[in-house]
Amino acid sequence: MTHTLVLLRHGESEWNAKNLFTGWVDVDLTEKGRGEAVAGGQQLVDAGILPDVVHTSLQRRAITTAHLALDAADRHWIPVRRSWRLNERHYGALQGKDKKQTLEQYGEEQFMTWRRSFDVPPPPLDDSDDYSQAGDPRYADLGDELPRTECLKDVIARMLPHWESGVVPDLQAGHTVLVAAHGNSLRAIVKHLDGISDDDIAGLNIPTGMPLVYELDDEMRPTVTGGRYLDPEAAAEAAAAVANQGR
Ligand SMILES: O=C(O)[C@H](O)COP(=O)(O)O
Repeated sequence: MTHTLVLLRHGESEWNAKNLFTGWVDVDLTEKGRGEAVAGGQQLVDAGILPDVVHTSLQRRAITTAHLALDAADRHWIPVRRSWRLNERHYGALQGKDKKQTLEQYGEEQFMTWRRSFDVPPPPLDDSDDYSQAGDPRYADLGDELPRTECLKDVIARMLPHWESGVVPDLQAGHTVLVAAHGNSLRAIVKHLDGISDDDIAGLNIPTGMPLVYELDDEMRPTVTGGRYLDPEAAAEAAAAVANQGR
């Protein structure tokens, strides 16, 4: 028996459109992003993949994307499980900064180290910064776990407890699971599933609003490495655009 997992990055956000590092800042979708979410839901219908349960982050762009996609698929009624562990990577002091200006100011190597290295986080964000989440009530229970910056290694470490105790039990119960999340929290899941090396994960980019479907065996191993995008050509083009952000 295989288990179906659908990974969906939120549609284009207001800060994707402005090319700003976003991380935990809770920006909304653009109209284009809303359209991508609906189209993603339609792709699921066309492929006959109907989620039974949805997992999202605590961030508006993922929550709204999940709602719009599921509404388009007439699945707006399925159970929802939310966790901060699916949030975007906390981008530290880069939150709110322009990606192009950051590249110009710090150079290619530093920019790519901050953006795609496995274990080097950007400098931490001060709690007094306008883009800090230190006083945000939705994270009030996190205490010392509230990040001030994260690298992908950190994201994997905080994502895995939700994967193990939230997503895997739903898959094992026979549910088709939709995870609506973010570029880097989904890169963390894909790295975990596909066993991608710490170096090679730098080259993996996830496009907005495109369902990525994995069939998993009983050990939660993918039957096809990398899963499959329902629209592979559009996904490859959009992933290349993500890779080139800042240029
Ligand atoms: O938080 C962000 O800025 C984006 O959602 C992901 O950005 P990245 O592709 O630069 O890591």
